[in-house]
Amino acid sequence: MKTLDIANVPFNGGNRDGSTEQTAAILADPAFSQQLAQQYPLRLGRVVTLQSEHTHDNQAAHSRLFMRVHDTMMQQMQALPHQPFLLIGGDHSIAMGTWSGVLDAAFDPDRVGLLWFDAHMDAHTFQTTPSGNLHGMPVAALLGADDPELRVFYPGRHHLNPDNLVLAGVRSYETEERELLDRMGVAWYGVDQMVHPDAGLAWVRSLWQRLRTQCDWIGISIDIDVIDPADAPGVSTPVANGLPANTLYQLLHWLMQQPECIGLEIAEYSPANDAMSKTRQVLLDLIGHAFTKP
Ligand SMILES: NC(=[NH2+])NCCC[C@H](N)C(=O)O
Repeated sequence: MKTLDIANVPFNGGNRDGSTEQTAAILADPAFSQQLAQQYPLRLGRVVTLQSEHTHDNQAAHSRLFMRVHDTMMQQMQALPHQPFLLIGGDHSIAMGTWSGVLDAAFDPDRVGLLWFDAHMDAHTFQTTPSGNLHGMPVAALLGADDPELRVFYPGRHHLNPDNLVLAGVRSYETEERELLDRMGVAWYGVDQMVHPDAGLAWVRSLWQRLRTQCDWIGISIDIDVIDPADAPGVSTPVANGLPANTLYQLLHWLMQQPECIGLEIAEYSPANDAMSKTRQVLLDLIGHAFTKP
């Protein structure tokens, strides 16, 4: 039985409609860790909760929280670079803190990679966002998009090398986001490539093969809305025709065993939108598949 420590950032300030802040209560519920231990050879260890004093529209407080996430991740990577971490959101804007912390801890930030599972591109700036929601912007922030307003939220010194970023499961985006990614040369895939009957693990294997030649560290970020809403309804911005949950479990299990894989971020679980605790079980199964060996 393995013990797993978790960092939890129950932040909902990047999205006015979500309920991601409720994740803290779920992780603190003894029933959650009991179920995990019953279903997997895994028990919850320490849960470190990083919280903002404001949940809505407080720029200074949001920036301070992202800085704390950044510092926590930087320390984690410096202290335990060989032990894959688990960070649970929160809406996806927290990724600005998570991955900037990893970048700033790296010997060569230019050789840090990120595999981003998401229904959306999350590549807006304040000039292009249709909603004003920060959870639609972390990819642009990580890439260092030219937007002074967004830069205020970004706690890192380094940015992601666009060649080392891959988006997967994308099926909802605005033109400006696509233009930004295409201009920077970021690779992105829809669901079809990933679930093609011949693909299986072949798709992810060849992707990893390419990334590992140019990266020393590769992280995984999962927005739960990459999964089909039939399997995981508990998200704030569901999009039809997503990845079957089982496919993601299989991919994740393989990915987390790769020596370059440094950790996993899971974002956008919104308990208030869940149905029959389906998405709570998905969260549990994602953790189980990621951190246990067959
Ligand atoms: N992390 C997410 N769920 N992002 C959804 C973003 C939706 C939309 N593109 C927006 O910017 O408002």
